[in-house]
Amino acid sequence: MLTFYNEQHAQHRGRYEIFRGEMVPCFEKPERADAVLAELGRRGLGRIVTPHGVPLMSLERIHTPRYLHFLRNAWSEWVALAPANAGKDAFPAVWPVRTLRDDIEPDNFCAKMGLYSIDSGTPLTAGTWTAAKTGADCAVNAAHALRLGERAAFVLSRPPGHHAGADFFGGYCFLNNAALAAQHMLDDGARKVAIIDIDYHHGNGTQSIFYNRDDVLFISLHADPRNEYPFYLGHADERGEGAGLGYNLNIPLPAGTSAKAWLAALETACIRIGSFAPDALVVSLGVDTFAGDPLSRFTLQSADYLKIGERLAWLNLPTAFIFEGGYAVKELGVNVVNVLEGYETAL
Ligand SMILES: NCCCCCC(=O)NO
Ligand SMILES: [Zn+2]
Repeated sequence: MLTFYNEQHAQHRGRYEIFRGEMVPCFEKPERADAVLAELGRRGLGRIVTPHGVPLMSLERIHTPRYLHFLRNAWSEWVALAPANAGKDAFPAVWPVRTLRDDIEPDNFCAKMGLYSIDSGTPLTAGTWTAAKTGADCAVNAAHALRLGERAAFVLSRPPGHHAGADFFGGYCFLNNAALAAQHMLDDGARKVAIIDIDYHHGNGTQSIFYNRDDVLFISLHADPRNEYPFYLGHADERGEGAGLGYNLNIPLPAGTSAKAWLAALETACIRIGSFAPDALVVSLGVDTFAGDPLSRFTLQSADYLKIGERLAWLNLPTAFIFEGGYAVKELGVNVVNVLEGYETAL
């Protein structure tokens, strides 16, 4: 399996995040990708390549030009406010919720961040744009490799992407790598693409991007949003709208979900993917479903990730795996590479 990786991911290193009302060290940190890279090396799963840079136009297939302009300039705007800001991470302060307007961009930078974000837990840093952009490079290059005949590719990128929408960041995500990969495959001639999001958290960004479309089937297995992030999307009654009605499937699961129950939900998802008959599959590969994950409350064990990879292989589709969540750093490499190895050895 071909892996796309760029060491520039380490440019995104938040100092702290606001978690349950407290400032805590960031869970989403460079050591996560380092751990997966090390395990890939130990397991010898295939070549690890650095992608070519893709033009901004590729990102504009998913993200709005106004949002990309904001992201690219955010750090310099933040530092221009006060030299001391260079030593702090930037966080949004005000959001345009109900009764407020979102058609006029405020001059105040922290208010403006609120226009382009959904939470206060995602620090924006000096290297965030660089890291996110090189992650998007990995995703688009991987999609292209599948179109050139690769059976499977792994995008080892951070920050993750599935909470990022067309014009907002949050949940540690800035650019939606899974959506970028799927859109590139469609632009490159695929007729239909399925995205399955197996991260513990609902992929609200990915859902919102394709919600009105029938060329992308989005399926997510995740913790019930009534008590887990992102809280405000991910319910079972969200089935798509307009042309997209019937092409969105959410499978919310309760705290404490066992591997057996989780794998049964995966089976439901795979059957739906089979009936959609896509030309390719994108997997938002989060492994925060692990029993030892500090943010989550499912109970999968490391060996279960081999079964996930195996089941996805049986779909017999060109597949791009996109690294998303997973914060138990000690076991992270094994859990991620178990999915990839399970996939590789299945057929
Ligand atoms: N700041 C609260 C948790 C954000 C979700 C992170 C994640 O793993 N999403 O998949
Ligand atoms: Zn997650």
